[in-house]
Amino acid sequence: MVNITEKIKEYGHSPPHRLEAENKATNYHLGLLKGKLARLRAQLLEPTTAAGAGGGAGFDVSKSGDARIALVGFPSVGKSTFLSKVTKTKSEVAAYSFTTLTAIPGVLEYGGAEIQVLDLPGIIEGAAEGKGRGRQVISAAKTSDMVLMVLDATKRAEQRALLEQELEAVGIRLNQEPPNITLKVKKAGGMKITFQNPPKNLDDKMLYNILRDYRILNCDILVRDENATVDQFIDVIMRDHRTYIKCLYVYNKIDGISLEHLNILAHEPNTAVMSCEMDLGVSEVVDRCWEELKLMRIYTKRKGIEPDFREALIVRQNSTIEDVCDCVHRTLKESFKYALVWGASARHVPQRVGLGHVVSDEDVVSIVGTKSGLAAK
Ligand SMILES: Nc1nc2c(ncn2[C@@H]2O[C@H](COP(=O)(O)OP(=O)(O)OP(=O)(O)O)[C@@H](O)[C@H]2O)c(=O)[nH]1
Ligand SMILES: [K+]
Ligand SMILES: [Mg+2]
Repeated sequence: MVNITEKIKEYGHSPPHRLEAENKATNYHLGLLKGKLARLRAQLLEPTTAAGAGGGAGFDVSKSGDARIALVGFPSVGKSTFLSKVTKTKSEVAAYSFTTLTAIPGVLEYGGAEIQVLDLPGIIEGAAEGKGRGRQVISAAKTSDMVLMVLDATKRAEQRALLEQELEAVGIRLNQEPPNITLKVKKAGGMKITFQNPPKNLDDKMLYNILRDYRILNCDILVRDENATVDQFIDVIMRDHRTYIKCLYVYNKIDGISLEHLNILAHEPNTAVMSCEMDLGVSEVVDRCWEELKLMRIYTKRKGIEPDFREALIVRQNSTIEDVCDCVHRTLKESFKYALVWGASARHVPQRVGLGHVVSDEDVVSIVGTKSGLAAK
């Protein structure tokens, strides 16, 4: 499997001396091939057809808190050491591989939020195809809001790309936005392909043939992004099997490397460095997690009373007053009249807003309802 993938990647980078027409033909065939490959791979990963590889089910840990972070990495990179450091949970640490055999949840308290951190067994090459507990680990990663990819600073550089490949292979897209392409499948009417701007990497014929291969014959497609690639197009077709997750890469064990090497690692994109053993950089990693999760603290206030800044409601980025209401109580918005907002999202203070108003971190919100005396708790 990996070999085919590598071959395909090779084909993708045509040598510069190729004629443009020849290049175009290669890319065209490559597009079709990629489409087929993605389809076959998804079939292979179906739990029902997987050959006894532990199915696709994750570990049985229920989600709790305001967000979930999954610790993913090769064995013995220090995942359990990290969990034991940043939460009150003690997960077994040892020098041998596969010390951790199941998912161990811990709670990280930060900025008034409770973040569930999931320590997971180490994965190995071939995890995507079911080696070790790979499938279960990857399923757990898919359910999280963020992956903390723990890497060993003393080990070879390929580890990062190898892990990425394992996650890519099962449809996880790290630090990517869903493609700006709309696909609407219909019952009849044929295929209508619209490019909002002249595409640089796609053409009608290519999309038509890929869709035909998926037996999608009636659909509307709108490609908004001129730079959209065939891989992104396939991701849109396979959207039920794709998960877009944030990832922070963390190199642990920096106590064992030179300053030159440390400098190189620290400058990789979306990367932090630490030594759990020497307690170096650990709190910075936690800060970075908080930033990446983009959670917001909202303080509620009753009429005539100062807000309690020790008790925050935790909501996700781009949350509205409606989300804040839901966070207080499920039925609060039924009696909602308006809200008063103090803080960064308010144009003037306090601003009177409706349910659709988007809040900012550390806003103070007072909810006014139809029933007399109703205000946010
Ligand atoms: N030198 C050094 N060793 C560390 C550091 N952090 C962890 N270790 C050691 O690395 C070994 C593996 O740590 P674990 O926390 O068990 O690693 P893991 O990733 O949970 O391993 P598995 O559960 O087996 O996948 C232990 O011997 C730790 O003491 C560090 O910052 N520096
Ligand atoms: K270990
Ligand atoms: Mg462990």
